[in-house]
Amino acid sequence: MFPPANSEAKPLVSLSNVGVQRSGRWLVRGVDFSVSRGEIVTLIGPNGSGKSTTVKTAIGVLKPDEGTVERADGLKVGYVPQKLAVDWTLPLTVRRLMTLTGPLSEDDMTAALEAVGLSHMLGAEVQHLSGGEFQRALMARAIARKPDLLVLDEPVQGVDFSGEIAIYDLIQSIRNSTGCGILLISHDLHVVMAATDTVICLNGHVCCRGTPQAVTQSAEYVRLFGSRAAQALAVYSHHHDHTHLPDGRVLHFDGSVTDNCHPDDGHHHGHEGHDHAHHNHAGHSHDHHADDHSHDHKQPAGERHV
Ligand SMILES: Nc1ncnc2c1ncn2[C@@H]1O[C@H](COP(=O)(O)OP(=O)(O)OP(=O)(O)O)[C@@H](O)[C@H]1O
Repeated sequence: MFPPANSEAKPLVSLSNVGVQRSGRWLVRGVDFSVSRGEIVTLIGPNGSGKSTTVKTAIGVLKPDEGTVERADGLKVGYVPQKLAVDWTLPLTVRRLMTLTGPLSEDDMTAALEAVGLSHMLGAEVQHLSGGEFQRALMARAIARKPDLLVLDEPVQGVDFSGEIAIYDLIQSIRNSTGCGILLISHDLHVVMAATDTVICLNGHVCCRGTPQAVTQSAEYVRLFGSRAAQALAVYSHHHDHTHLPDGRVLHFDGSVTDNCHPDDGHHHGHEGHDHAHHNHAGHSHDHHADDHSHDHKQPAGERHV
């Protein structure tokens, strides 16, 4: 088994004060984080908060308009995008999907499909795959070229709860067996993969970051979802001091409204270094909507709120 994330090693990718601007609007700004070999970093945030933009900037698909992105020399990236531009009217087999963007040896293709449990489906039509099988096929495609960094944009979309657990198990086993770094975007604002080392919550900037709180100790959660779910999923509890209004402006805790949301705009009160108590709320319901980003939950110690 690959050792846990090594914070001493040079990161595979490192973002420093990154901002991306389009049509005079900052899509993201002031984004700082890194992913090291063997580390799992999960980005969460409401729709339109800049998760895909951040990931694309991290892997070099987009160039930052501000700040820097450093990637390790010769970094090999395996990327599973949120959407795949495929003409679904044309027949496409799993074999063809695997080689769409470049040649692949038979051995590497077989090994990748075996790793995701799809080796028996080489000749299957992609259109006929279930949501979970399709995500696995995309993952096989990404791991076949043995990446140093695996980037997954919402890998559990269109997958049911037990499929979600199975995919998180798979991601963890890929990390354990290959030692690659993993950067993933979660569609859920609170429940993340338990093996995540760092959760980064984005909302145009890094709102907060921390470790997910393991839910394995919660008898209530285990009763509701089973012990396998508790091993695969964890709750990330957090609190924000501002609300993103539907028109894109930001309502701050002091009642002021600004066009943008940036850590240095003078409206954010820092919580850095506060000793917040852990608060297990597995199984609770949350009122965390895309346009209302506030909670009254306490958060794990060490999270940074800006
Ligand atoms: N090329 C572009 N030009 C202008 N605006 C853009 C462009 N690309 C993305 N955006 C906008 O930037 C914001 C962030 O988009 P992004 O796709 O990064 O968000 P996201 O957090 O991944 O969203 P989702 O959860 O819905 O996938 C959105 O408001 C989007 O409309």
